[in-house]
Amino acid sequence: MSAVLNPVREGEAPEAIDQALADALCEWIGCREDWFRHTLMAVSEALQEGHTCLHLPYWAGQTRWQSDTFPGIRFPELAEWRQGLSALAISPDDDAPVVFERDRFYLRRYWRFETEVAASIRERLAVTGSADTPSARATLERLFPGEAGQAAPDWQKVAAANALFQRFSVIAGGPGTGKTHTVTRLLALLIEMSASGGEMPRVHLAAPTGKAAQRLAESVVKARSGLASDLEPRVMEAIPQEATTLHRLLGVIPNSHRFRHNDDNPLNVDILVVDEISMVDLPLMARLFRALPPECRVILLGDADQLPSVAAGSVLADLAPRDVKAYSPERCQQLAALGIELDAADDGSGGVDYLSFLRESRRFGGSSGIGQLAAAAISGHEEGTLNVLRGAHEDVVWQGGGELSEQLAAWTEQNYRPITEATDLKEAFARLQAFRILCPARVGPNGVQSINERITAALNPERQRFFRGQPIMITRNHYGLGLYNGDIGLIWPDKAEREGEAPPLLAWFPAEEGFIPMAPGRLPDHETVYAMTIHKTQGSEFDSVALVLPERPSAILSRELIYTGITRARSRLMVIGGEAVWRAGISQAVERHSGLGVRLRGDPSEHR
Ligand SMILES: Nc1ncnc2c1ncn2[C@@H]1O[C@H](COP(=O)(O)OP(=O)(O)OP(=O)(O)O)[C@@H](O)[C@H]1O
Repeated sequence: MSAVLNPVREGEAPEAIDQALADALCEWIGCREDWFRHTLMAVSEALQEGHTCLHLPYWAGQTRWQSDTFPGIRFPELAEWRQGLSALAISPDDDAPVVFERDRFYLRRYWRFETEVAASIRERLAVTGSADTPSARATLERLFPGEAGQAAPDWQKVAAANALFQRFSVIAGGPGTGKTHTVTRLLALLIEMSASGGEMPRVHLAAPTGKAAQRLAESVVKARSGLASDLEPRVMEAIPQEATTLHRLLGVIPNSHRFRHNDDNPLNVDILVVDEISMVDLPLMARLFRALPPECRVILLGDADQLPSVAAGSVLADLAPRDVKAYSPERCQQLAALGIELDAADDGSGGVDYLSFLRESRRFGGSSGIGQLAAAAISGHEEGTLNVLRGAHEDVVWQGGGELSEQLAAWTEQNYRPITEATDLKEAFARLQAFRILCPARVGPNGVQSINERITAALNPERQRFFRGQPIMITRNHYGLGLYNGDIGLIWPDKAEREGEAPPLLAWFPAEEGFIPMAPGRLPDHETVYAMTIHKTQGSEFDSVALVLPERPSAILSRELIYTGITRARSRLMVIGGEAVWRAGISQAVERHSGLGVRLRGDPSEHR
């Protein structure tokens, strides 16, 4: 069993706010016993760690918050704890602010998010699609002709065909496995089927961040352009060429968690595709489903091996468990009618028929060091990763730990000074996009802050507040200006010439066409961004990546974090870090406790 990461607060005493919340809830529920107060403190802690609930079997008998200054708190043994909680009026049907259900203890808000998401999915799974078999089969064959010498089956075709049978589907796969290629063809198929019945569906594309939405739109536009000779113009027209962020889709209300679109004011959409689902947390997923009409078809895309969302939940990992690799016998029969012959699950792992995995990366061929390293890292195969790191792969270079100064100086001159020397903004952005330093942590000598300060000092010795070619990242949403946390821009001179004066510096942000300028004084919170945390790069890719690990093993380093960092690199990866730190990271897996998977599929271990 892998370690459950407690990245920030191991060893610290419980937060005063958690204690205050616990006291208030003890009063409300009328149980003032210490063990219950501790349970309430722990559920708050669990939420901060990204779990949606307190999973009793994991916490039972454990001592938490032990430190030099705090004696620690020991939780009851499982049987005793279950008994105590079962005796309180906190079942799903009680009207309490907490819920105890099947060994999971929730704040009711989170229990409601989870049950709502599960109910919305089940509702969509209950409507089995009437895939018009002969014409769907012909269209599938036209859109997925297969390639000469391709090993059967064509998993992209399987995924598209499988998504016809219900109103909710997940297409999961690693980088470059063709998720967007597949979903664009699936959209063509769905639009054609709908159009033949006289209706053109309204289709929307969305992603959790602006960057991810931009990449999704670019990939769909590219995939769509390859279909022109296969599709009627009206079908082509109905495939969107733009994607939006989930927040913009739902309609942000400033200073509120609520959105303009909700169950009272649903979105006008028939098919919704959302990419990069690993980044979507449980509350956002619940709010998304609230805003969708029941007849809307939902297709989720993502890489279930990536880091889970920053906030609570592990929605994609819950929806796409790695051990489910086959369809139920019933689904295999339905697929056979569409010309796809597959072996059904015979080990009880089937039954998640909404889920399709794409298995072959187009980006990383069999000999690619990046592809091999990513696969070994996410499987926790330490020796396998070290073999790749030590092997002679052109695309992967490993440099053990040590002082970073020389390396930073080299990256500055090779990759970052050329941005300041670019002839125009377009070239400057292309250079910025070509290389990025990624770190697990913000602090420490090998963290983002220190690296950014050191590179800035080399490129901006006069310490001007803003300088030509300085990359900046917005760190707080500003809805009025249309700038969002994670948006990246460049400081660059104004195009307008002024007689006798150097043109003023402006902050420029990429837009659909060209770049949008902004006076630097108006920028919301931002920071210089030569290096960034791996968390912040989710949804982005760079030609070349330098992954700088901390000097010592760290609780925040996990195989999912390393995998996410590795797979940001398209063609070249440099790893800087000692063997012990690397091994410690690969050996730790992120595990998030949630009841979503059980609500959808049941959990065999719960019936033991
Ligand atoms: N069946 C195919 N035939 C030809 N090219 C393909 C096929 N599938 C994918 N590709 C190409 O492989 C590349 C990656 O595909 P795509 O962007 O769809 O993958 P993805 O899984 O969405 O990637 P990402 O990890 O960027 O989200 C693209 O250049 C795409 O055109």
